[in-house]
Amino acid sequence: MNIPERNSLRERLIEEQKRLSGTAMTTLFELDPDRACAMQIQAAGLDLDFSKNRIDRSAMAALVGLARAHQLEAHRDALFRGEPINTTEQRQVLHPLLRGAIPGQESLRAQVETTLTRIEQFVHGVHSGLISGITDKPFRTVINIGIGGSHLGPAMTCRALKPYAQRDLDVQFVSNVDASDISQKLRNADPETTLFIVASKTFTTQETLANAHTARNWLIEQTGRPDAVERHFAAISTATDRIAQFGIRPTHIFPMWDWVGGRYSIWSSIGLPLALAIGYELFTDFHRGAAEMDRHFQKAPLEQNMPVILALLSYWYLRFWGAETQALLPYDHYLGDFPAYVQQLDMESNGKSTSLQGERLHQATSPIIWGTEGTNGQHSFHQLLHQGNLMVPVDFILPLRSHNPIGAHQDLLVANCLGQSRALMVGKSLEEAITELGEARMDDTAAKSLAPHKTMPGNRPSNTILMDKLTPSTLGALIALYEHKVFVQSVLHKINAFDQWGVELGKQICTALLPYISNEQPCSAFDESTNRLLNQYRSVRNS
Ligand SMILES: O=P(O)(O)OC[C@H]1O[C@](O)(CO)[C@@H](O)[C@@H]1O
Repeated sequence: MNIPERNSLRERLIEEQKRLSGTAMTTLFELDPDRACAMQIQAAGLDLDFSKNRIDRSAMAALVGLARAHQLEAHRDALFRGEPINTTEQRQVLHPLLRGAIPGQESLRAQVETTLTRIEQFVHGVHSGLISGITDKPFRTVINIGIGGSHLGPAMTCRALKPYAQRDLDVQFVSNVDASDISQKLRNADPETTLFIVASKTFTTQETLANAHTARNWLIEQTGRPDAVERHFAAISTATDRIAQFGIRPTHIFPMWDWVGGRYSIWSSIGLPLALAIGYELFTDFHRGAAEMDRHFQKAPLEQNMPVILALLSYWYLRFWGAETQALLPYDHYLGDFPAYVQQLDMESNGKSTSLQGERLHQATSPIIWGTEGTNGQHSFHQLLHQGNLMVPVDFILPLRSHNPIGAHQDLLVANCLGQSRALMVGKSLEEAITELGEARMDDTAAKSLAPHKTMPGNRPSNTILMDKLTPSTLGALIALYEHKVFVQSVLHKINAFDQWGVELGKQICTALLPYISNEQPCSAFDESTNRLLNQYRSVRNS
């Protein structure tokens, strides 16, 4: 631990921030004509432009120095050596092993290989109709039942890779315990041709079990055959014994391991819906893209390391500029669920307040991640990005080739994306607004009074991540990029990115509340507010 060095780099970064807060980004481009060239990185089919940031070479060097003072390389190497870096749960963190990026670990690797082979056989079986329902009709619908990491990864990737999907297999998702979610899916499902996948690392998650039992009851009721469960259900979990009790046949049970965190589990059996959607061969391409990003993260110098640079910038804005939120704006309809996916990845990993050493931390350790697909956001919250007094750093993600090259749509999409990042950077001055209004023939007084409303401060930072096309491989690389970015941030904040104790208290209180809901007597066990709200529900429920 090099605490004095870290403290002096922090002080230097405070000074760098002060200096840069008075410098326009456009000036930074003038001062450093090479900037656009210098501030770009290519890796694993992705191209990052980070030149539109409130940073210059000197501040970036200090940030990289800070990463070194935090022994980032040693932490990264410990991850790739498979050390038990999830210290609060005494677990290894081996999701890169699932894509072949961790050497050794022979026995775990053998288990992974066996499981992947079983996934491959299952996928081919379903596609060929050899694995079918009780009336021997091939499956046409797959409904994945899971939540959190057992939902967001499969759902996001299936949407992202829709252009590669098998036409005759519709993969759907149920996650919410709200019955409106599952009932809508069941309403349109054909019991003879529907396969349910129950995905739960623990197989104890309340929402998933409630939905799984509802689906099971529906299937038995519709077919009149309790034995239908055996053929119409598959499951994924670390708790294979609990799955067996549910009535699922062993060939339909896929293991996962406690060394894969839920939000890092798309590479494991949790990816089965994706493998069914796009086929096993493309599923391996998806792994290959991620493995390429793993190699880049391991080998590239920190200054040219894509996940490291993204993490340093995110840290820079959170810690030194007070930017508590960061937006993720994919300019691709198929990537519409990517912000929600990264929300869990970043916020469940790094939303912490205790350091690895057990000290109480007082500063924010994860930005709030939000966003939606471009161009929809432009007609909604981009107003705040451009004129609000909050600075929101943005990551734009832009595949250059469309899967649907129709007319001028892609030209428009690309122009919109690049137009937004430039507008955020250059803004519009009062003089420019007045001139513009004058040119639009507005009289001088009216122009002067309207112009302040039309100015934009500019200097709003953004990264742009390009890729040739959204493919299984580039999607894999993109996900691995953000996984490693989150890991680097956790090293800088000195926290464990791989536990999530914060979600437990709400679950415990929910369990404690449940018996009072069906009680005869009004509830007085909790605080006055909770008692009153719960009793309101009791009176509606029992009326
Ligand atoms: O896969 P499981 O065990 O059902 O858990 C689902 C999700 O619940 C969480 O544990 C949070 O409650 C996530 O970390 C996880 O992805």
